[in-house]
Amino acid sequence: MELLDGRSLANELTQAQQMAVTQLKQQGIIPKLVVIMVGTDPASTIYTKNKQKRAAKIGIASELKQLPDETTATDLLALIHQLNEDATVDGILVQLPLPKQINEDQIIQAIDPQKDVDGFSPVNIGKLWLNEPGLVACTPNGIMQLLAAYNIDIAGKNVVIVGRSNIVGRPLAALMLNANATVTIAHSHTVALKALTKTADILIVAIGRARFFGVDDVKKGAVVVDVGINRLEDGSVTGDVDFEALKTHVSAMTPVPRGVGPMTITMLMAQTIEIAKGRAKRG
Ligand SMILES: NC(=O)C1=CN([C@@H]2O[C@H](COP(=O)(O)OP(=O)(O)OC[C@H]3O[C@@H](n4cnc5c(N)ncnc54)[C@H](OP(=O)(O)O)[C@@H]3O)[C@@H](O)[C@H]2O)C=CC1
Ligand SMILES: Nc1nc(=O)c2c([nH]1)NC[C@@H]1CN(c3ccc(C(=O)N[C@@H](CCC(=O)O)C(=O)O)cc3)C=[N+]21
Repeated sequence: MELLDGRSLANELTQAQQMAVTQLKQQGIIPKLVVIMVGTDPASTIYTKNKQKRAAKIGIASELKQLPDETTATDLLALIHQLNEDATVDGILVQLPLPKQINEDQIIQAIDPQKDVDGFSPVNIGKLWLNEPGLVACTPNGIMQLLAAYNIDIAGKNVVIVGRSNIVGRPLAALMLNANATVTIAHSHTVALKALTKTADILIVAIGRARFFGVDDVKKGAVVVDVGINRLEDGSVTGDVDFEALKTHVSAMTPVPRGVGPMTITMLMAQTIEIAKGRAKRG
C-alpha cells in the first residue's frame, strides 16, 4: 500500500507558500486571514490553533476573533460587514458549527464571496458546480491536490463519497465530477451502503464514525481517502476506516491523523495567498 502522506505534502507546500509570502511582502502586501470562532467547541479550538500555527509559520497575518457563546446573529453580521470593508483583510473564515441561535446560511451569505476562503458562499458553490474558477472548499480541494501529487488518475473512475455535508461531501462531488469521475454520493439513507462502497475505485469516507468501514466493504486495490476524525476514549484520533485491517488490501490510503487534515489547512493558506496576490495586482 502507498501511504498518501498529507503531512509531508503539506510541509512541502508550506515552503513554497513561505516564498510566495516573502515576495508579496516585498510589494508591501501582507496576506491576512481572520478566523471567527463563536463559543468553545473543543474540536474547533484544536483546528483553530492549528490554523494559527500554520499561518505564523508561513508569514500570513492571522487574527482570531473569539466571540462568546451567546453572540447574536446581529453582532456576528456586523463583524463580517466590517471585515468585508477592511481592505487589509484577504480571507474571512467563520468556524463551523455555530451555536444554535445563529442561522449558518445567513452568516455564510454575508461573507464577501471574494474573501470567502472556505468556498462556502452560494456564489462560490455555484461557480464550483458550473466548473468555473472561484474559491473552493478547503478539505475537498486538499483531497484533490493530495491525489494529484500521488499521480492517482480520476477520469473515468468510479468514485463513491460517503457523507453529503456542505463542508466535505457535496463540494468534493463537484470537484470529482469536474475531474471526469463517475460520482456516487452516499449518506445515512443509502440502502446497502457497504455493497456500494465495495464498487468504488476511489472511496472517500466522511461520516465521523470510528473504523466504520473494514476489509469487507472495500474493493481490493482501491484507493481510500479517510476524512473522518474521531477521538477515542484514550484521547487518540482515528478515521472512519479500519486502517490496520485495510493496509494489505488497498493500493493507496490516507492515514488519520496526518492525511487530509494538514492538507485542509494548506488549502486555506493557499487561497489566502491567492486573494492577497489579487490585491497586489490591483495595487
Ligand atoms: N480532515 C479534515 O480536514 C476534516 C475532517 N472532518 C471530519 O469528517 C467527518 C465528517 O464531517 P462533516 O462532513 O462535517 O460531518 P456531518 O456530520 O456534517 O455529515 C456527516 C455525513 O455522514 C453521513 N452519515 C452519518 N452516519 C452515516 C452512516 N452510518 N452511514 C452513511 N452515512 C452516514 C450523514 O448523512 P445524512 O446527511 O443523511 O445525515 C452526513 O451526510 C467528521 O469526522 C469530521 O470531524 C470534517 C471536515 C474537515
Ligand atoms: N468554517 C470551517 N471550515 C473548516 O474547514 C472546518 C470547520 N469550519 N469546522 C471544522 C472542520 C474540521 N476541520 C479540520 C481542519 C484541520 C484538521 C487537522 O489539522 N487535523 C490534523 C490533526 C488531527 C487531530 O489530532 O485532531 C490531522 O488530521 O492530522 C482537522 C479538521 C476543518 N473544518
